[in-house]
Amino acid sequence: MSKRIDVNDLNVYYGDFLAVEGVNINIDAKSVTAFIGPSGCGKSTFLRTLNRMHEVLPGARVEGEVLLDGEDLYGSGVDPVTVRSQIGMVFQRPNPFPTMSIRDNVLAGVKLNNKRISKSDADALVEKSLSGANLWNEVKDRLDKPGSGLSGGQQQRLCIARAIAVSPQVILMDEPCSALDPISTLAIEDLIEELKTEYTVVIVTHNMQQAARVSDKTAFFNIAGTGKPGKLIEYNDTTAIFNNPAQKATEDYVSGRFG
Ligand SMILES: Nc1ncnc2c1ncn2[C@@H]1O[C@H](COP(=O)(O)OP(=O)(O)OP(=O)(O)O)[C@@H](O)[C@H]1O
Repeated sequence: MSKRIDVNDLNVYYGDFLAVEGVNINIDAKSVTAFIGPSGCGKSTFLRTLNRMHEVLPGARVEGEVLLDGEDLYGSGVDPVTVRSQIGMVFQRPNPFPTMSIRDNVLAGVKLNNKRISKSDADALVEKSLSGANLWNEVKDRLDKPGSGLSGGQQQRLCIARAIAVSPQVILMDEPCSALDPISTLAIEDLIEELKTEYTVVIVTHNMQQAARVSDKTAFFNIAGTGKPGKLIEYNDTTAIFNNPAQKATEDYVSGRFG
């Protein structure tokens, strides 16, 4: 099941430094939303607050609300580990567990959540997750080989399989193609298109063609200068952001005049 995200008045701090200020955004279920903007404007920082991943850094904290279908992820008594199982994340560099087999990589998140699972259920889940990540046909004959033996693009799809194996509601992707060649990038983009039929997908990308190709909505973030907080400047349908932006800064950025 896929859920929506509503963010209200979110500020993100690293210690005393206000990195992102005053974000309000409503992200639809079963859609792809792209975050774009120049380096340092806080895209990754903001993305990580959507599943409380920033909390692994000491001193990183938020003010404001992030609601998953109306439930505040920062409410008292909410366990960040549970949040991260509902809202998965795929990183810039593919990070499969290198010595673990392909099969065990897919099951790693499920085991982390202390779920007991029979061999036949595990086999079915491995096939379903790898198929969902468009990787099954390439690896089905070598499931017991280490994940590190795959190509970069295959490793990234393995990470996506690992993320979807825990049945998340949302998948966050932080520049998932930046370490990949163009063919592998297209494979991931095709996969994102398929994933949105079941999940809410949010992707940070520096590649504007990619944002235009894969996303339904685009959020443009910007920063007024070094040491200033990043802000959400404009959020709209992707076609509007690229063809008819309301803000001059958005237009300058998407037309390549800065950033
Ligand atoms: N761990 C950290 N500790 C302190 N400040 C940080 C940390 N991570 C990021 N920042 C700062 O927060 C601001 C936003 O950084 P962030 O990485 O989120 O931007 P970004 O838009 O994702 O950039 P890029 O496109 O280059 O990846 C920057 O000023 C950055 O220096």
